[in-house]
Amino acid sequence: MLQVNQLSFSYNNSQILSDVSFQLKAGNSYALIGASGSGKSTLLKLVYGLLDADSGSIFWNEKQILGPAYHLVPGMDYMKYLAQDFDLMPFVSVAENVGRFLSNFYLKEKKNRVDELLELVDMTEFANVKAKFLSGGQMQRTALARVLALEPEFLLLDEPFSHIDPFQKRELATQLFQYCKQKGITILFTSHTPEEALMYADEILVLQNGILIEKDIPQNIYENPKNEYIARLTGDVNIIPANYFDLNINEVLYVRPHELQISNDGSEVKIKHSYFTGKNYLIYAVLNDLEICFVHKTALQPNERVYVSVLK
Ligand SMILES: Nc1ncnc2c1ncn2[C@@H]1O[C@H](COP(=O)(O)OP(=O)(O)OP(=O)(O)O)[C@@H](O)[C@H]1O
Repeated sequence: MLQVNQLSFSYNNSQILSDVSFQLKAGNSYALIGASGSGKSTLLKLVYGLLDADSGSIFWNEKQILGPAYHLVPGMDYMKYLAQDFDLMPFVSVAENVGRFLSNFYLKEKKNRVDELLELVDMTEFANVKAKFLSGGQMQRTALARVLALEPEFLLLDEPFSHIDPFQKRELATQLFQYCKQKGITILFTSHTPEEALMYADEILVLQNGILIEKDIPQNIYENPKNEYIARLTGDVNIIPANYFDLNINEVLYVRPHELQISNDGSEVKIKHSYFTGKNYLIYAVLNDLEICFVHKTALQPNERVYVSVLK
């Protein structure tokens, strides 16, 4: 279990993280989301012991994680960190990069382990290619295999799929998270892609200006976001005063595009544009003074007037 207690950190005199506390259960995956600059990478670096906290403490089970003021070489065997810059050795092969932390004493076991990991990240055919000749996505795959090599208990991954194209990301991410679940490896990963956080995390943690404002399961965060910041971070959303739908409550509704439907007893909207998304159309329309968007199976004509209501 990871236990973070009242952690605060500043660069020079600028406060980056304030009083952050949370627990992560062993064997689960956690997504850390937040706007750019909200402190996600800084939090990962603190948890890995790359920075010294101003105050607070971090424990992995009974072991306290301390910053560079307390040790010369950061990092522990039970924990691995994948930074955004991959940290590969450019002049050695993919296979050697992956096996970098494995002992040369048992060469056969080492080779088997490297082969297994290369297959997991779909890099077998590049085993003998020098890292400097790889594309960004291939480097990221290699770096992912490398942090798994010693089978850590806990993985910290900073935007682990940022260089992988969407077409291949689904397969790689599914393989990686399944593998870690089977092996009981705990993951804390950052992401700017709502689907990644929603699909692969057991729980999502939300940082805003260095403050942890939410930690909950993806379904709750997506369906009942506590505020506009969380609603927008987790996907497209319409923020509509409830009285626009004749609801007699003084609050705003967070309505996802697929939660609005055309119906005769709804509120009148004027169509602006229809965008084909493949599966259906995303329709932009004006409701009173607000631009909203909703999903519909056919295109609608500009200036057409229809009635929409909220599904939930
Ligand atoms: N070495 C540094 N020295 C001074 N300030 C820094 C340093 N590294 C990061 N910062 C600042 O700390 C704040 C948090 O940065 P951090 O990289 O943790 O954010 P992030 O949420 O990971 O952002 P992104 O999503 O863009 O990667 C930012 O304002 C950033 O400019």
